[in-house]
Amino acid sequence: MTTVARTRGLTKRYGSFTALDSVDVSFTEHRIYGLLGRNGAGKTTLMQLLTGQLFASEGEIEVFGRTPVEHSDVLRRLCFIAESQRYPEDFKPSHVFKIAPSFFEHWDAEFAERLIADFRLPLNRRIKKLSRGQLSAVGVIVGLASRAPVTFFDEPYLGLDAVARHLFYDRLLEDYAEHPRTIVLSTHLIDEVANLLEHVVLIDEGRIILDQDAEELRGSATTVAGPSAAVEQFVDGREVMARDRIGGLASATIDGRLTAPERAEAARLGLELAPVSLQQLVVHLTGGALAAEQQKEAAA
Ligand SMILES: Nc1ncnc2c1ncn2[C@@H]1O[C@H](COP(=O)(O)OP(=O)(O)OP(=O)(O)O)[C@@H](O)[C@H]1O
Repeated sequence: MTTVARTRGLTKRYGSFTALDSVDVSFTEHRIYGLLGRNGAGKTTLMQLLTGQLFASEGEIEVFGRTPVEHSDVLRRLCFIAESQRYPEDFKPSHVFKIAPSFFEHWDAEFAERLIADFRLPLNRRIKKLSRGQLSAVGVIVGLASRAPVTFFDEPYLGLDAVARHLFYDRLLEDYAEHPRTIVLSTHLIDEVANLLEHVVLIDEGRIILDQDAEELRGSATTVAGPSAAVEQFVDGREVMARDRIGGLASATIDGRLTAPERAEAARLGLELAPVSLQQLVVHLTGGALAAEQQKEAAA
């Protein structure tokens, strides 16, 4: 698989604060990546560095084999949709879609029109008068219709309602199937996008703590659910990553795959087994003391 972007020892400091700490990561063509992590983890910083909007303090960045800040031809193959995109005063969505083809060589105007209708976006209203969700829709449409070989969506759907968010996921998948490209999606709505992701990169306090194929990750832990006493009996002596309890029912997530005899034992105890959710994994890996505390409370 061809690597389209990669970093080596990438570090970004703001004064004495290190926002990204010696990050080695690569993105290959034709994959959908989830860039996950808690608030302030460094996701936006990484995307800004990869798209030439920031200078690194240390380390290397290569996008299509070159340094993005110095090569405008590289930047023309990238699209970065920021959480709160700013537009010139008095701009209307119609202006954005008119100038978009000059930024993106693969811009598909027909696709953009279909999306504008799907999202019911008022084209001739000033952007500053748009609702929060409509403003996000402008970014989502630009990101999809740009068909940029590498597209970064940084929390693109602030304010988008559930219907609009699912429209985004559906259109993204449909279009990606016909026009494969590299998509990097940063989000906190992990469960919503979990099925979309092919690869997960998890950042915590400026460091990459997980960089793994999403399918492998789904099989890496199991959630056991059923009557509390049976769940506790089954997980006794194992490492429990997450626990939940409602009344007499409980669920617990345990590390690793289960063997056939273990599955049979779970069935005998009347327990249900399900693959771990990506959100549970992320909470476990980045939750630190808080998550551990919550686990203890749930087990008590
Ligand atoms: N210009 C700046 N000056 C000082 N600190 C900064 C600056 N920009 C970002 N930071 C800090 O760098 C860290 C990483 O920020 P970043 O925006 O990359 O996080 P994020 O993972 O995108 O978070 P969120 O999920 O909340 O959007 C944060 O602690 C942030 O406060």
